[in-house]
Amino acid sequence: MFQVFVQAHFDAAHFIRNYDGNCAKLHGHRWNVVVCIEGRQLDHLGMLIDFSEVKQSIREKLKLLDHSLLNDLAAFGIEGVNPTAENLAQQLYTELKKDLVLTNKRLAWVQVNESPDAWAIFKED
Ligand SMILES: Nc1nc2c(c(=O)[nH]1)N=C([C@H](O)[C@H](O)COP(=O)(O)OP(=O)(O)OP(=O)(O)O)CN2
Ligand SMILES: [Zn+2]
Repeated sequence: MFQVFVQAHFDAAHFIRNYDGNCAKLHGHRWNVVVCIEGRQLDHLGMLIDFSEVKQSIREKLKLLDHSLLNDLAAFGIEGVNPTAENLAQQLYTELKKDLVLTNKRLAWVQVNESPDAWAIFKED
């Protein structure tokens, strides 16, 4: 089994609605995103998936988030769906899965770090 990892980052502000503490106030993070793709079969070049294909897809998705107020985005405008690391990881997983050509491989998980010390991972059951 092979696993390929690609990471990228974006800067964005957010606040956590109904949070009892400082995170309810507007603040920003340099968010780091790691994507893991796994599979058993390499192509004729010896690649599971070309890093550049994954990078391009992540960059396209993160461009929509970069320097934004995440709470303003449609995905997080709904009451009860806060722009947490968990919800961002799930949202990016869903978007990347639509985009990537995943023949003979699967999107294993997406990790979103709020800081080097704290992160969430979304993967399917
Ligand atoms: N499970 C989650 N918990 C928290 C999230 C989250 O997305 N998922 N988010 C926050 C806040 O956004 C906050 O900005 C981060 O909090 P924290 O890691 O505590 O960061 P601090 O810099 O405030 O804490 P230090 O003590 O200075 O490390 C909260 N929780
Ligand atoms: Zn925060």
